[in-house]
Amino acid sequence: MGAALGVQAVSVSFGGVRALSEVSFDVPPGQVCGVIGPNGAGKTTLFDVISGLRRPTSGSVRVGGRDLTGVPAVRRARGGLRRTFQRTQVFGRLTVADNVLAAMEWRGGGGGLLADLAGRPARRRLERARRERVDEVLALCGLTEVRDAYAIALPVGRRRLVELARALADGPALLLLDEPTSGLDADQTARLREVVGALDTTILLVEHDMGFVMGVCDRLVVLDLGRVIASGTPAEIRDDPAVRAAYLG
Ligand SMILES: Nc1ncnc2c1ncn2[C@@H]1O[C@H](COP(=O)(O)OP(=O)(O)OP(=O)(O)O)[C@@H](O)[C@H]1O
Repeated sequence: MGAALGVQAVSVSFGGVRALSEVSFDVPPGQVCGVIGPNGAGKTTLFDVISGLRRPTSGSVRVGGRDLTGVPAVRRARGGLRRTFQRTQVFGRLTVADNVLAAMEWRGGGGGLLADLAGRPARRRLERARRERVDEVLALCGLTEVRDAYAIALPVGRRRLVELARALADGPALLLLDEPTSGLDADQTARLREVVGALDTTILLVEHDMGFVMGVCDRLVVLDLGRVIASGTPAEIRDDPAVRAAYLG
């Protein structure tokens, strides 16, 4: 099986500024890959290109073998791409379980007109399958005990997990996590690290908390001034002289 994510020679220019220069890397299925680099390195720009918010000046992005380079952000979900944001996006007035269920229905997980045409028994089966998937995802994210709580009543760490559960609901090919630990305390960060580490979903994340990055990622890609200056396992990256130089200036 090929890479879950393939970034090939992606460049982005803003006028005279080259935010990304010929950035290439692959993420194999099931791996967690972190993108790190000093301020202004191009991390946000790279995320925007992969999620479709910005079109690269040149280069391509493939998810699950499919070229998504020209596909608008709203349609990338069909290519199996999900993203979470720095500010949590959950429905406060829904329960935790209904938040996850809504994520499936919103993405048209096989219900709607087709299920109506197929008749009510089929619809009930589908409903049951969905409920089972909700329970499975809640268990994966350590949310079973709060499944019936309103999302608004949860502390931010738990809400972050609800957002993660929503993104996982229909088995994404690739999940992008944008600064997943922002706003979390040490305990919440440790819990998120445990949950993310146990998933078998392919994940690309941008994160400033180096402890979290080093603990949860299988591989790291290091950007500096728009270029990949190193990639490898956390241990390799920690000992890389070019990375040390970039961070220490
Ligand atoms: N819309 C824009 N117009 C012009 N220049 C931009 C724009 N967006 C980003 N840049 C420039 O592109 C470069 C990369 O920025 P980017 O935000 O991707 O870096 P980053 O690694 O995410 O930084 P940070 O860690 O500070 O969030 C920077 O030099 C930045 O000033």
